[in-house]
Amino acid sequence: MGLPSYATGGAAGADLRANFVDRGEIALAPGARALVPTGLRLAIPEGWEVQIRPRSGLALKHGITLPNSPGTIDSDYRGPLGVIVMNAGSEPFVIAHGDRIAQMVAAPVVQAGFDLVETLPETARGAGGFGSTGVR
Ligand SMILES: O=c1ccn([C@H]2C[C@H](O)[C@@H](COP(=O)(O)OP(=O)(O)OP(=O)(O)O)O2)c(=O)[nH]1
Repeated sequence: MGLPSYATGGAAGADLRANFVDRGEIALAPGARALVPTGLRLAIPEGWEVQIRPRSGLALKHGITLPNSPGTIDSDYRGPLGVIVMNAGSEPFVIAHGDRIAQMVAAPVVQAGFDLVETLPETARGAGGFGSTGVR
């Protein structure tokens, strides 16, 4: 198999394919994780990042998720992209060379500085979080 192809046109995300032609398959037992190579390296312009996200079909049908989602690819990173996959399903899942396992999107990054202070301006929400507004 040659170079993988990527989604273009109207798609927000470009699909990432497993790329390990010499390694056979990656078998993921339920609950197991693996780093899946893509063979891709990127030169991302400063002020941008690339995010690696799960594919919803794999998540729904097989429980395949990315435990670090969204994976962050820093603009100064020049190594090969890897996808950390996890089998949150109840059946073993096999990844073969060329399979579309994730997707990536580019996003602008606001480079903010953080100041350490003793007090914060008040808001109506305050410290309420983690479901404080209920479900219904
Ligand atoms: O899903 C991912 C996440 C990260 N990376 C690569 C690109 C990224 O720029 C680098 C570092 O990622 P991150 O900052 O999330 O990892 P860390 O654990 O904080 O490591 P480091 O100390 O190298 O920053 O690893 C991937 O290939 N795939």
